[in-house]
Amino acid sequence: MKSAVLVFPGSNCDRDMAVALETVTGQKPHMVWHGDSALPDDLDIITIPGGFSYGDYLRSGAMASRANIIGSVVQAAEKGVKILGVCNGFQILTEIGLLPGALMRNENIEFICKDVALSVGQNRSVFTSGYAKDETITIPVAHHDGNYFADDDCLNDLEDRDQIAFRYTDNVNGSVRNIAGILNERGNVLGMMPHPERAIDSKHGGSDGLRLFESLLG
Ligand SMILES: NC(=O)CC[C@H](N)C(=O)O
Repeated sequence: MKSAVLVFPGSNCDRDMAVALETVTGQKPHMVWHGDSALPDDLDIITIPGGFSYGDYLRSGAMASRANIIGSVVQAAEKGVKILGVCNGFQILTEIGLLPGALMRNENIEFICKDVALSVGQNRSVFTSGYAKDETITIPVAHHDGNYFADDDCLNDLEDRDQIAFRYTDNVNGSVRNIAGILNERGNVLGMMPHPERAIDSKHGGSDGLRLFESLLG
């Protein structure tokens, strides 16, 4: 499986993502610099890692969404290539418009860094097939802008189309309807605030993130 990790100034989870991808695929991912305009050919998955791209200036993810490489990412998404955005990657995906809604400042205005329990909203996607629906898993979060918002019409559509991938069992950041991660309508783009790449080995304190990466192998 051919994979890539986008790297922006301020990304800080790109190496963790690379390790997770190599662990499950046996192949090193391509590390793609934000200033490039082309992606490697025939990618199966593009990941947008966590961090503080461009220092989170303007809004988290806003500047990264205008980077050179993004045009190719949008084209790949339209072709059906799998795109996984974690934390800052989720923020970037909403800023690009590949996923609906926005990530606002956490309700308590604090940076939250801890393990959280998630309920698996659906297991019919290429990202979630390794889980059972409604299973509770533990994955760490580390963010100040994780408070997901979308209007009621959008939220009802997300629910009706089974696009809610993960929900917090205890709402840590104020997200509407406890949303921690969503899919696009086609199911090839996932954005999530928790970090599955930080939970792929029991030595990390948990390995519930591993099945997300294994799901990608089909
Ligand atoms: N770990 C991360 O990706 C941090 C995301 C983001 N910049 C925030 O703090 O909200």
